[in-house]
Parts: sequence; C-alpha cells; structure tokens
Amino acid sequence: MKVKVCGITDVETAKKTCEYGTDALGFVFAKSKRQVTPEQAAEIIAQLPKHVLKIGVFVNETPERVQAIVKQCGLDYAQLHGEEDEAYCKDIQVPAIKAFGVASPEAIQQATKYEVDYVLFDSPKEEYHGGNGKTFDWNVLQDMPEELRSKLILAGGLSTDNVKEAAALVRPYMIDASSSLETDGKKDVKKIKEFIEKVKESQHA
Ligand SMILES: O=C(O)c1ccccc1N[C@@H]1O[C@H](COP(=O)(O)O)[C@@H](O)[C@H]1O
Repeated sequence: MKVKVCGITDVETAKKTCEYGTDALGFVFAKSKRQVTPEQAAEIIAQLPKHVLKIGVFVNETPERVQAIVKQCGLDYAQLHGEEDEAYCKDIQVPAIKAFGVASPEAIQQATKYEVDYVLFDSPKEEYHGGNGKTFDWNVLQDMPEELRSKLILAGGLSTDNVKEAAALVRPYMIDASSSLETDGKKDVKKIKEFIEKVKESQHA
C-alpha cells in the first residue's frame, strides 16, 4: 500500500519523509494552515529524490493557475480538493486526483463519473476544504467497484492509531495523512516515521 504525507512546508521534513519511505508528498496551495507559495514548493521539490511523487493540493483554482504551478514546481499530480466538476477535471490537462467529501455511499457513484487518474475520499469539508483531521464512516465504502478501489486514495483523520483498521476495511491504493502527523501545528518527523511504518505493515497484514 502506498503512502502520501501531505502539508509539507520545509525541506528538512520533506527529505526525512522521503528517507522514511514515503511514496508521495503533498504541497498545499489552497487556503490552509499549511499553505505554501509556488516558489517555496519549487525550492523544496528541487532538492528531493525524483522517484517520490509530488502532489499539489488546489481548491477551486482556475485551470490556468493549476497548470502554471504544476509546471513551475515540477508536480506529478494536481489534487483537486474543491467543487471542481466533471468538465473541469476532463479539461485540466495535467494528471489529476479528484477529492470527494464522503457523507454517504453516494460518493462512490459520484466519483465513478470523473475522468481522473485517482480519486480521493476525505471527510466532508469544514472551515477548510481538507486537512481537518476528521475521519468518516469507512463502512459506506463497502460496496465499491474494484476498478474504483484500485485508484482510491483514502484520507481524513488517519493516524498511527486507526490506519491499520482503515486500510484493512477499505483496501485503498494509497493512504494520505496530514493533521495527525503534527505536534503544535508543525510536522513531527517521529510521527511521520511511525505512520509510514504502520502503512507499510498494513499491506502484509
Ligand atoms: O492539509 C490541508 O490543510 C488541506 C487544505 C485544503 C484542502 C486539502 C488539504 N489537505 C488534504 O486533506 C486531507 C485530509 O487531511 P487530514 O489527515 O485529515 O488532516 C488529505 O487528503 C490532505 O491532502
């Protein structure tokens, strides 16, 4: 099972997270406690190994700005975490992940309509569109087509305490976390290391 650590804001944490074996790192360009500028993200990304995926998080941004930031920073994917519709996602012209707030099993039907590389299931939005550290009822994902499951990124309040249970129940392609990997609002490399280990153990469980 793959793992993504989201909300990276400094190069030391990014490098350590790569050393610990993350598959992907997330950089938030939307309104967030973890927001970075394209210039900050580009400077961090330039110092990281190529094999780790770099994912930019956007909320209701213009396609032109998403495309420009993807190019400027060398991002592998744009994570669209707002109300971007099917037409927006079809026309975005960069590799894309569409995020959905999951309140019921209907999220599955909604997600299957989108032509994107991956879908991400998170808890419903609050003050911020994501990164709220809240879980949702994973049981609503029980009857998911295997085709969707194979490109599913599971997020929303995942931590070392609950990730094994979530991974076993949902069996996503990738696990994504941000809030639980912080202490006093800053990424905590000890928590990141433990979390990556737990996810990697999950695939053997
Ligand atoms: O991390 C943020 O601050 C953020 C802001 C706006 C949109 C998405 C954001 N992050 C994504 O939110 C989910 C859940 O994170 P958490 O573990 O519950 O904190 C995850 O996909 C992040 O990529």
